[in-house]
Amino acid sequence: MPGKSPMVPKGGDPLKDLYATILARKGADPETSHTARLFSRGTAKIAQKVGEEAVEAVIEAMRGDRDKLASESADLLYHLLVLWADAGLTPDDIYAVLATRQGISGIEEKKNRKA
Ligand SMILES: N=c1c2ncn([C@@H]3O[C@H](COP(=O)(O)OP(=O)(O)OP(=O)(O)O)[C@@H](O)[C@H]3O)c2ncn1[C@@H]1O[C@H](COP(=O)(O)O)[C@@H](O)[C@H]1O
Repeated sequence: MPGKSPMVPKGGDPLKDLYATILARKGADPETSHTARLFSRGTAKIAQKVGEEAVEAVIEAMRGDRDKLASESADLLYHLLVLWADAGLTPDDIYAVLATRQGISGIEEKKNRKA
């Protein structure tokens, strides 16, 4: 695509593929990359976008519009990945947290958080 940096090759995990593309945009031209523009605007702006996209997803869920919920969910995941990259977190860091919770009821896990 004219003006676009190439996508990072696919590795089988869509979130990791997108994350790799996002990382590759660090230091890219904010005029041609939305991700580079977000990084240049800083953590507060990235966090704000995550909040906005989450609210938009919730609105579409409450409206019962599945197509728009899917679209807003993709926006939310993209912006969340940018937030992770900005914070130095990787998808593997989050997957590791999820793995520690596997097989544990959410109710049990919440009790342990308070302990
Ligand atoms: N998945 C996405 C993705 N989802 C949403 N968006 C962009 O997020 C923006 C959301 O628009 P908004 O008006 O809400 O936000 P904004 O432009 O920051 O405006 P303000 O909040 O400041 O008003 C749009 O420009 C969307 O295109 C995305 N931009 C990029 N990606 C992925 O990231 C890759 C790299 O993109 P670039 O960094 O642009 O090359 C792309 O190939 C995609 O795979």
